[in-house]
Amino acid sequence: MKAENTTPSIVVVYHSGYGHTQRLAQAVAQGAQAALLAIDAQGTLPESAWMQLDAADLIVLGSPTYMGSASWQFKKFADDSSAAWMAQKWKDKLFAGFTNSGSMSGDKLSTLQFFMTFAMQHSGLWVGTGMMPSNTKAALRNDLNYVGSSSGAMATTPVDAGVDEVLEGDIETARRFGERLRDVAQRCPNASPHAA
Ligand SMILES: Cc1cc2nc3c(=O)[nH]c(=O)nc-3n(C[C@H](O)[C@H](O)[C@H](O)COP(=O)(O)O)c2cc1C
Repeated sequence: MKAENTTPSIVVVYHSGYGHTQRLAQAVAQGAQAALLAIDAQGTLPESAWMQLDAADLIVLGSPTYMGSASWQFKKFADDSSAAWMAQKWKDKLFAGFTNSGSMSGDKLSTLQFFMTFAMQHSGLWVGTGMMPSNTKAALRNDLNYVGSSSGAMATTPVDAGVDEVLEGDIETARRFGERLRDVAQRCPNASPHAA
């Protein structure tokens, strides 16, 4: 059992095919003061990353939305986590997620719902954005949570945008989401008695 007021261990495990989702992963990690664990193009993680996942208090899941769900590389990671599932190693950890796609909807919610099911299979506790949407007539595209998601952070990046053109408002939304996750993890220090 962890003592209260210890620094929470937070990891962001993500895949990004072309670098756009990586920018968001970096923003979440900055806000949460988290370690970044990149799933590679073959859908694999180094052994050290699996150890960091086992030790984490909060696991943030990230993937672009491809064909209405997470990328196959992220799904391979999810399937590979069945060993941790079998032993319920991640039970009662906090979980959260984010995704990015080309269209404003783009079926991003399907990706976040897959992440939530994944977290529930691991007997985790889901944390949403806790952020109001910017949805008035006066709202501008770079306002916070303009995409308007409560389940997890969403970003919309035009398909012809370069990596440097991910929208600042979406990056700031991701960073603030990370800050919220850190705050929640600090207030739930004993959520995961299994963490190292
Ligand atoms: C194979 C593939 C499938 C995609 N499917 C969707 C989709 O279902 N919905 C959508 O809005 N955008 C879709 N896109 C666009 C990507 O989500 C978008 O370009 C995203 O920024 C890519 O992130 P990444 O650079 O991290 O890979 C797809 C792109 C690819 C390459």
